[in-house]
Amino acid sequence: MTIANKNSLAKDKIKILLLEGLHPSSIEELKLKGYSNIESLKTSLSESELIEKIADVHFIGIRSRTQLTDKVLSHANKLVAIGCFCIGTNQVDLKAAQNLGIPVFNAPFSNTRSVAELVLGEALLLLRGIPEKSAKAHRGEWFKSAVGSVEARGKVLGIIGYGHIGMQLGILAETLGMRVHFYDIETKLPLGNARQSPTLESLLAEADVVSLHVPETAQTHNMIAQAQFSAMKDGAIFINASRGTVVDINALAQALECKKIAGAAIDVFPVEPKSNDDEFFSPLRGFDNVILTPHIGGSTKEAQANIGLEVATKLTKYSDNGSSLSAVNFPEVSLPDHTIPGLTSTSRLLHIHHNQPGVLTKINNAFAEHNINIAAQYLQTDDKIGYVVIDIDSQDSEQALKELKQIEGTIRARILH
Ligand SMILES: NC(=O)c1ccc[n+]([C@@H]2O[C@H](COP(=O)([O-])OP(=O)(O)OC[C@H]3O[C@@H](n4cnc5c(N)ncnc54)[C@H](O)[C@@H]3O)[C@@H](O)[C@H]2O)c1
Ligand SMILES: O=C(O)CC[C@@H](O)C(=O)O
Repeated sequence: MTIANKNSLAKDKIKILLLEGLHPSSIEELKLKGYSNIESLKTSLSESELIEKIADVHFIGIRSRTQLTDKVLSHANKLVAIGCFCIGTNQVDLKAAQNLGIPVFNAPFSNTRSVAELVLGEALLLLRGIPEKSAKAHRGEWFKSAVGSVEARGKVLGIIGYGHIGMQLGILAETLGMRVHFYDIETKLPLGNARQSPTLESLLAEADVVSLHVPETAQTHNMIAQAQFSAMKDGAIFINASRGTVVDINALAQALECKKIAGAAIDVFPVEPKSNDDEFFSPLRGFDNVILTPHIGGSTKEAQANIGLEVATKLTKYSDNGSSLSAVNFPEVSLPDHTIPGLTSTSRLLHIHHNQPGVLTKINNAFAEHNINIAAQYLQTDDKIGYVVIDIDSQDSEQALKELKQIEGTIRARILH
């Protein structure tokens, strides 16, 4: 049993819901930090199941399948923070979470290498027509031929989205002698001998292998459709391990049908099955020259173990001392530990408010009026919200919390210890 200040929740009362079969490293880390009230499920949940469960939960951990929509979040009365145990955060309505004062954490590079390795392996296999030859052999056909089979050496790898994964992929591909070109909306420092293409069209026209590594945004929705497939080299290889919504999947099927594209590897789909028990439907089923994988680009033992530890650590840090460093939708504050067991007599209060003028002044005035001494104060804001962390004498914490909750513009206020 964890002892808590009478205004803060004991750790064993803090409910944590983990979905989508997170690696045991996440639970180990949470338990190590004193959190024992953990429910861990192998699958994601439907909207109605989520609405029912989330009402009671203080922290939730998900991967890419769980949709935390505005509607679901509006029922999350006790939710303190969200952990995305992956890179992508598009499955969460980040604005809705921000408006509710709920930070969202992810693991921005724990599975980067795993994705880059998979993509490179697929590029090599596709350049040699291996998926097709293997499929035929499984059916008893002997297809010994060098036609259309080429080395990777000297070929142009066109990377769309030169971020963490795109850069890793570029470095790996250069070790094989590939020439790396990339297209990104930002100007990026090219690693090795990579070269930035001025436009998407110019990249598509020169690449032997096109690989997508952009996030899901309004801008990237169907960014590769019929016109972009037409702009590619005849017989190009196409790989998507980013998000399914980035590619018009029917246009890809057509490009494969008419042999414009010689082969493809697709890991992500516009609609993905909710669990391993559900059937996978796709217009790409049945093409021997297409590698289809069930969104496992980042699913390696190493990546999942690292992600479990990384995101669980971010959640416990936010819960234990208020640090919001690397939150994707929330002002980032990195805080020193303020407790020395048995020695410190300060309490830490967290105040999340709409970013409007005068909030800090009002807090300081209210505390001054009640002779509440501030030992330390940290403030960070973004376009929508402000996040203030205040250390005060523990004896004043109850009064201070009461005052904070009354400040105009408050979204939520809580006390840590
Ligand atoms: N298949 C998997 O299992 C798997 C695993 C990890 C990540 N992902 C996906 O891969 C994506 C990329 O991951 P990352 O870590 O490299 O992200 P990142 O944020 O480091 O890089 C993304 C890059 O894309 C660029 N970009 C954004 N919009 C663009 C546009 N419209 N046109 C061109 N470039 C654009 C950005 O400027 C950035 O350089 C993630 O968002 C995630 O959705 C999939
Ligand atoms: O593990 C997952 O479900 C998602 C993996 C990947 O797409 C990511 O965004 O990191």
